[in-house]
Amino acid sequence: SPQCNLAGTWVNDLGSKMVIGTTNEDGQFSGSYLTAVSAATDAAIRESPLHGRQHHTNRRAQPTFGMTVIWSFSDSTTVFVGQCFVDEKGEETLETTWLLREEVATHADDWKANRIQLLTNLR
Ligand SMILES: O=C(CCCC[C@@H]1SC[C@@H]2NC(=O)N[C@@H]21)NCCc1cc([N+](=O)[O-])ccc1O
Repeated sequence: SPQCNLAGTWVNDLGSKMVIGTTNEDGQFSGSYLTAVSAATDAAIRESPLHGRQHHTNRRAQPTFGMTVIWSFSDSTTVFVGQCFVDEKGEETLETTWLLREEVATHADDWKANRIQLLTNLR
């Protein structure tokens, strides 16, 4: 069965673009994320670094993974957890759930620090 490899370029329905390099023998990968959208009203959107880890495709055909994006233009961080799917034509799709936390001024403001989005398709 064709292995589902995270390396390459991915786009999602928001128009964001993610570029991932080769995965090493531990399943670690890195790349960059150019989001098409942001809730940080004042900042100009810039490419942001990402680092993640997947189950290795030499053991799993459709591996799960996790990855972190440290936004370069906003005091916030997004973590994605997802799985890579391959259809009968070899088309690959990443289904992910993400959680975004923005830095807030005080602990009392912690209630508004999280944003969560269930399932978005990154391809
Ligand atoms: O926007 C970001 C970073 C980009 C997140 C893009 C997401 S990641 C999942 C989804 N998929 C995708 O492609 N793009 C989106 N941080 C805003 C934090 C923030 C919010 C407020 N506020 O809400 O008031 C104020 C000041 C702030 O710094």
